[in-house]
Amino acid sequence: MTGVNTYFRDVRIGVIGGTGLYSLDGLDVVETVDVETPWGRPSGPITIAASPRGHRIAFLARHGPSHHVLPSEVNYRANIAALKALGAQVVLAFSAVGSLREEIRPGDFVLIDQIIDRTKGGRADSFFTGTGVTAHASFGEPVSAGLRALVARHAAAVPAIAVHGSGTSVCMEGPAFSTRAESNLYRAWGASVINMTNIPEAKLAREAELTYAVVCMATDYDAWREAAEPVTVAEVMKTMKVNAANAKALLLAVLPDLEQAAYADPAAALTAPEAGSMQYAFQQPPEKQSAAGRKQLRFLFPQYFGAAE
Ligand SMILES: CSC[C@H]1O[C@H](OP(=O)(O)O)[C@H](O)[C@@H]1O
Ligand SMILES: Nc1ncnc2[nH]cnc12
Repeated sequence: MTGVNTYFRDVRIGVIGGTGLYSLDGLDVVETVDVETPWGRPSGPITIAASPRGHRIAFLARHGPSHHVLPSEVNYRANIAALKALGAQVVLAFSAVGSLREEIRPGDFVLIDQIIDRTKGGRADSFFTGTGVTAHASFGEPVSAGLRALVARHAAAVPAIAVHGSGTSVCMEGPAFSTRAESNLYRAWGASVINMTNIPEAKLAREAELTYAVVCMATDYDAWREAAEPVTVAEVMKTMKVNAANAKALLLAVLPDLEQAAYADPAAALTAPEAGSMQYAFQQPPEKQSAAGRKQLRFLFPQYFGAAE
């Protein structure tokens, strides 16, 4: 399928669940949608739920509903394109992370504001690759400060955890976890947490002009602590049982404000920095861009690639 988006539902808020977070609770599911994008299919069907205030929220499990997709093999482009196709303007993602700091305890949440890319170059990380259309998104601030602040305002809704308002994540390739030497290197770089999915998800969200933030949920102390065993999947999943319940509670607390920002006032400050942010990112004049590429990109950006042919 190229070009035309037939999936639009005006669902302005998207939620991406990571390891241990495969569904939303407390909201009525109204529809499940299988989306096909010009970049392929997302990790699974997207569930659309209605909030008690009547607004719609889209939910997608990053690794699929039964966690069958490895972090390196997630079709991040399809995931982001599918949420945008449904109408998403804001995406709040969740990710299980290892802690690189004593003070970030397993069970704590971190609203990261920076990312270090340690993926190995094999992940499709741009919607423009292969389209014959050149564009460069601004990525110095990789997540939305407004969305982080909005989530932070509701931290008290989950008294069992500490919510750290900022931090730097390392996104490693995986799937094996880090060696102790790597873990210590990332600590020396000043990083706070480590995971395997922030890149390219955050990059693609920025290209798609989505207001994006990711709640990093600490599950373990990675491999740097000499006195402890390095992280295992069993440890991650054990902590995620509690983290998932806290994540759902946090989301329910955040939603009224988020819905206000996304639905009641479309020109709100929350989405303003990202909305339209790609308009000056293109190098070629439209007539020099590939017609096939323009058609493909129309699915995501009808406003930039809609009219020329
Ligand atoms: C199963 S532990 C490693 C796995 O957990 C995290 O997933 P996500 O970010 O989707 O919550 C981490 O990034 C790895 O993919
Ligand atoms: N220690 C770790 N390293 C990478 N990804 C993770 N996800 C959860 N814990 C992790």
